[in-house]
Amino acid sequence: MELVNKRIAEYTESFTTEEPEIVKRLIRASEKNLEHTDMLSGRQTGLLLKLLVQISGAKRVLDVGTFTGYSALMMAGVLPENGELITIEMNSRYREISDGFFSKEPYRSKIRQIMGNALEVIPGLEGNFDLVYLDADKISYPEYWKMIRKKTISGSLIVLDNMLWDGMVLNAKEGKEYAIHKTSELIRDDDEVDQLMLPLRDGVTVVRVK
Ligand SMILES: C[S@@+](CC[C@H](N)C(=O)[O-])C[C@H]1O[C@@H](n2cnc3c(N)ncnc32)[C@H](O)[C@@H]1O
Repeated sequence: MELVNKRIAEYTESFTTEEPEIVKRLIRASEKNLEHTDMLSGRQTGLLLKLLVQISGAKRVLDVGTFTGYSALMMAGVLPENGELITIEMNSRYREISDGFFSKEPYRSKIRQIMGNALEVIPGLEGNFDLVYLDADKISYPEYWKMIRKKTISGSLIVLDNMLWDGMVLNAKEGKEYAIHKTSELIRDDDEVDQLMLPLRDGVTVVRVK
């Protein structure tokens, strides 16, 4: 399903600030080394994340689903000097690419990558997060939502990607689309948060804990 008219999507992207040079290099490295790069969050979601970090003054960020590091670089690039971004990835193939970027300053002192299953890693993380970006396996979104809520406090932001899942959430009965739809319902039924679902790319939901 075409969620946003193609020409409108291109037009809005053309009036969205380009990524910093290092992130453009990461995109090129991903395209050179991988057959598929459609998992990259993309310029508009990337800019949204960057702006949310800046506007909220977030110091501690959790990035669930690193892939090659696009969202991590976009957010870590605007964290304060004492800021920290933890990013979780289970596929070591992507690490070969992300490491080359995460090892450069100022990212080196801000980004901590944890390799492993995020479902097992998140409950063991200490402290709370000012901003969490969820972009890992969709079937587990309801579980992620519950564990992430335990790591957030008043004022925290949670951003979830792919919340429209190519429009399939409209008739969701099973599978990933049902898990995503269920997550939107869980968020809706949580009295302690405000949620805004944006028809941006594949659907982006922004949540703020009251
Ligand atoms: C859509 S991509 C993330 C894109 C990334 N945020 C970006 O901006 O480019 C999803 C990533 O989550 C990883 N992933 C999926 N399930 C996971 C899990 N249970 N634990 C850790 N990583 C997982 C996948 O290997 C994949 O790299």
